[in-house]
Amino acid sequence: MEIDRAVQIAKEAVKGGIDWIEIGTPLIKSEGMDAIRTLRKNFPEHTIVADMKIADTGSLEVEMAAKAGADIVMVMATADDSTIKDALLAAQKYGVRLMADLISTPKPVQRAVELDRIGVDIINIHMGIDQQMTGKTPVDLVFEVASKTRADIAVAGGLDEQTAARSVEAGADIVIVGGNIIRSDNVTEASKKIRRSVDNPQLKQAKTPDMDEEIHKLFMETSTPNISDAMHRQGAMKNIKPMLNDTKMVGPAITVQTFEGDWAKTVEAIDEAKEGDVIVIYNASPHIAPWGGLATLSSLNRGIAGIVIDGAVRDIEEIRKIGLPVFATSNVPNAGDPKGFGEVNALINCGGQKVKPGDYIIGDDNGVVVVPAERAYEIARRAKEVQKTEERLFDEIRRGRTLSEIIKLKKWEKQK
Ligand SMILES: O=C([C@H](O)CO)[C@H](O)[C@H](O)COP(=O)(O)O
Repeated sequence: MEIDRAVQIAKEAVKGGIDWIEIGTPLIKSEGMDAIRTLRKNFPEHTIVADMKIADTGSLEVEMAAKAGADIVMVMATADDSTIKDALLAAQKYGVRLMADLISTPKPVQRAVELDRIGVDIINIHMGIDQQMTGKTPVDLVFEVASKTRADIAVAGGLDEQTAARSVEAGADIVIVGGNIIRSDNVTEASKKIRRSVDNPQLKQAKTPDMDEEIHKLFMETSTPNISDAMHRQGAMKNIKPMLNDTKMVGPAITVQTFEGDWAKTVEAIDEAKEGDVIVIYNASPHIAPWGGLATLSSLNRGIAGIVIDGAVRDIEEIRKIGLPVFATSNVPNAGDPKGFGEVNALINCGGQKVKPGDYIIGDDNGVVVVPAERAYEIARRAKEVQKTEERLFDEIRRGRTLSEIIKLKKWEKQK
C-alpha cells in the first residue's frame, strides 16, 4: 500500500467512526518512519498505532516511532525480556504507550501474564494474516488473557462485525480491524458496521460456522480468477470451457477415468455421487461425447453441483435448458457406447491438473480451477482476501485513476 492511498483510506474510515489508526508493518517497511509522520500530520487528533513489530533494539525503535508521531508502539511479545524492558523505558521517556503483540507466541496466556508483570500497557492478542488463512482466530483467547491480566487488551486478526463483537464481550478494550475495512469498496460503511457492532456487541449473535459450509460459501462468493491468484496462478484447467453462460459451480470432486467412445463409467458415477458433488471426467476425446442431455438431467435430479469433462459433450441445447453447469473441451453430435472400461474415484488428470476425489472444483464463466482438499479452507480464505483487495481497486479506478497509477507499477517492478 502506498502512503497516499493509506491516507485516503484512513480518511474514509475516520468518517465511519474509527478512533485509532494503525499503521501496519508492510506500510512501515515500504515507507519507513515517513509513514508515521504523514499519518500524524493528516490526523493530528487521532491515536496513531505504529505496528513496528520490534524484535530487538527496543529502545531505539520506540524512540524512532515516538519521534515520528506515534502514540502507541508495537513490540513483539516473543522479544527477549531485555528488549521489552528497554522498549518500556523508552516509551515512558517519550510519552507513548507500549503494546506487545502475541503473534506466534508459543504459550500466549503465560507470556501475556509475564508481559503484564513487566508493565506493558496493552497486550495485543493477534493472529497474523497467514495464520488466519489456516482457520486460526484470536477470539478464543480473549477471555482467558483478559481475566488474568490488568493491561488493556487489544485483539487483531481477521476480525469482522461478528468476531469484533465477540471480542468485546469476552473482555477486549481495543479492536483492531484491517482487511475487513481497508479492502472494502466502501471503507466508510465498513467502518460504521464495525463501530456499531463494537458499541452494541450483544446484538451480534456469532455462530461458529461449519467448515465445509464456510468453504462452500467462500468459493461461491469468489471467482475462479480470485482463486487462481490465491494459488499463485496454479490450479486452472486448460482448454475446458463453460457450456452455459452466467454459470457458477462449487463442490467436491467425484472423479471418473474413462476412455474414448465409452460412456459407462461417466453415467455410473451419477449414482455414486453425493448431493453437491462435481463429477470430473477424463475422457481424452474431443470427438466422441461421453456425456449428453440425459446424463445431465439425471445429475440434476440427484442434486449434483456440476460436471467437468476433459473431452466432449453433446445435446448442448438440452444441457442449456436443464441449466446444470457443464464444462467441456468441445461439443459434438456423436456419442460412444457403454463398454465399462475405466474407474470411478481414481486419481485423474483433467485439463492438465491432477484431481483426486474430494478436491474442490470451482467453475464459472472464466473456466474451472481445482483446489486440493487439504488446502481448501486456506485457499478459500485467501481468495476472499484477493477479492476484497480488488473491490477496493475497482472503487479507486471508478474514481478516475488508472490501475498502474494506483499500484505504482513501475516502482514495484523487479529491480536489476
Ligand atoms: O498486524 C497486522 C498484520 O500482521 C500485518 O502487519 C494487521 O494489521 C492485523 O492483523 C489486522 O489486520 P486484519 O487481520 O486484516 O484484520
